[in-house]
Amino acid sequence: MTDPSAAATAPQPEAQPEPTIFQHLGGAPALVKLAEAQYRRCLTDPVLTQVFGTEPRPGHVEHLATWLGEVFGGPDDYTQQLGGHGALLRHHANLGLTEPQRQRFVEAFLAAADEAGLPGDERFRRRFAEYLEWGSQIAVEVSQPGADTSTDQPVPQWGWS
Ligand code: HEM
Repeated sequence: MTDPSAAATAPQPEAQPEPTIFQHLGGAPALVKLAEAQYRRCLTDPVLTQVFGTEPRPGHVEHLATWLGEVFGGPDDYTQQLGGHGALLRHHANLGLTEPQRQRFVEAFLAAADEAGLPGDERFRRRFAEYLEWGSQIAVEVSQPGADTSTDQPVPQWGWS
């Protein structure tokens, strides 16, 4: 006869930590593909070229991918090498971004995620879209002339909840 208490005392497999969003979406190579696909749209879309122009800026793709990596739980390279949260805010200073530009930016990012082959699961896509909404609204706020771009906050961390 089996001992009914055995199940409770049997060794359980170690619970694996849940992968971060960074790991789930494919890590740094996937983010570089995403940033490339997004930036190409910024340099060709008629609404986005109003702010991005049509000439690529060296480093933009790598810096965008590095930022996203840190936000989604990857290495803290934006903080260590690229100036952290304050630097990101200052990149948007005085751009005077508008709501139509913000919306187009988000749409372009979502299309870029498809092009880059990011995972299609609902939970990931929802969290990704929520981050873009949140982050792009901050970009618009800090881009207004005279807005305060200083911060003592670390790079935000965007998890599953
Ligand atoms: C989640 C929201 C956003 C993120 C994560 C983000 C990220 C970045 C990063 C990392 C840079 C610096 C690139 C570099 O170092 O060269 C940057 C610059 C810039 N961003 Fe954003 N951004 C966001 C929202 C927006 C929005 C909504 C717009 C306009 C519609 C915008 C327009 C620009 C422009 C014009 C620059 C400077 C030009 C350039 O570097 O090529 N950004 N952004």
